[in-house]
Amino acid sequence: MTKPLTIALSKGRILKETLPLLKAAGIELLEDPSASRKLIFDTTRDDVKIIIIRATDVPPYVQHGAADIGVAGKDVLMEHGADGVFEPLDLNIARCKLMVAALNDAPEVGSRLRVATKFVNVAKAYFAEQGKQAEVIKLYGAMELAPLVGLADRIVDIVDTGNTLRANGLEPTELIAHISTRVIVNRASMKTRHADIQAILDKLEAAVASRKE
Ligand SMILES: Nc1ncnc2c1ncn2[C@@H]1O[C@H](COP(=O)(O)OP(=O)(O)OP(=O)(O)O)[C@@H](O)[C@H]1O
Ligand SMILES: O=P(O)(O)OC[C@H]1O[C@H](OP(=O)(O)OP(=O)(O)O)[C@H](O)[C@@H]1O
Repeated sequence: MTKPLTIALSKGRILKETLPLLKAAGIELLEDPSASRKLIFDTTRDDVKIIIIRATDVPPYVQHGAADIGVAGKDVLMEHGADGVFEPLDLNIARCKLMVAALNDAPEVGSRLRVATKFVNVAKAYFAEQGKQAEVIKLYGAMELAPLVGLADRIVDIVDTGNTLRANGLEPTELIAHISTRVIVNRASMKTRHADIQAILDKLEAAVASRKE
């Protein structure tokens, strides 16, 4: 038997919205992942396995071929670079924006901006493109705190409703990118397992389209 196709899913917020789309594409987990400590799951298809990992780990698994297909936010893909993987489908879920934010009515910073974020590569590229000097400080969460305690002049973070910014006396200042969840595919797998992968992509695309109606 050929090796099963492996699909890497991001745990957390995206997972809940991804599972119904996979189900509509004929792939269902045989076990509830929220009630299990397992990392690899069998599915209703003998030839498809699912691994559930941190969002930031999805690009390297797919890039190196440990997973054939992956599901991750565009923010994570932009930050990682995700070189050499295909991005054939937008699942249109977990929609949000990647933005620069500052304290309400924050003054312009003349010289070097201090920017706190977990999206270090995205932030560096963005401010370089704007021709602004920026010192980027890597954080792993609660970016909104940084300007409140004088760690940074700006943050780069995900914004959805804007509630987290407002609750902390911050406001969005610049849009970097619109974000949604994407399907990525390993380049070699796309060639060697094209028919299987394309069939899954087609069904997922149909599931996404029928959600919009
Ligand atoms: N408030 C939000 N509204 C909509 N989508 C969001 C929001 N926050 C994050 N996302 C999207 O969902 C993805 C997963 O978010 P989630 O909060 O589950 O993970 P995380 O906290 O970024 O990752 P980890 O827990 O591994 O550090 C993000 O990469 C982004 O694409
Ligand atoms: O504009 P809002 O609707 O308030 O959403 C934005 C918040 O959502 C995300 O955090 P999340 O809730 O995922 O928590 P986290 O910091 O643990 O990732 C993001 O990092 C923002 O803090």
